[in-house]
Amino acid sequence: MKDKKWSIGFSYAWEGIVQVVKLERNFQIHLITALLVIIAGFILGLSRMEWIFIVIAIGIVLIAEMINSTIERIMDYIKPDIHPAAKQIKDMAAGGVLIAAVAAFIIGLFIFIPNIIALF
Ligand SMILES: Nc1ncnc2c1ncn2[C@@H]1O[C@H](COP(=O)(O)OP(=O)(O)OP(=O)(O)O)[C@@H](O)[C@H]1O
Repeated sequence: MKDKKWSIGFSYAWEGIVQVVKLERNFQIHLITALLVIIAGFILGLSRMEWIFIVIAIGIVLIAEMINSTIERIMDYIKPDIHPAAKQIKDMAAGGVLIAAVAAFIIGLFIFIPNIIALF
């Protein structure tokens, strides 16, 4: 019974991921970027520690984008009209994604630049 509840909860969570992939263009861009980074990581043969940082960086960006999309939807649902508070809330959520993306980019530079230099 507990297992069934767990699998139902998992299927709802999976449905949430499918929805965000289908509907949110920014999430699609982050996902494609993540796939390109993973492919580059395999080509360059990253170390175990480097993979750990890449997985954390990708996870943080995707989670931030998911939370941002959720907040946008909540705001559009409870406050569909133009309002300064709605703008502030959405801008703050978008700012969270920007921070995550910049941090992930910097991690990427630290990992990929030495690996690319090592090729020559
Ligand atoms: N109801 C609103 N009132 C005032 N400003 C809004 C409102 N809805 C959106 N905005 C402004 O438009 C911006 C984009 O909001 P929108 O809901 O269109 O998200 P989006 O196009 O998916 O962009 P992103 O995911 O990059 O934040 C918000 O960051 C905010 O500045």
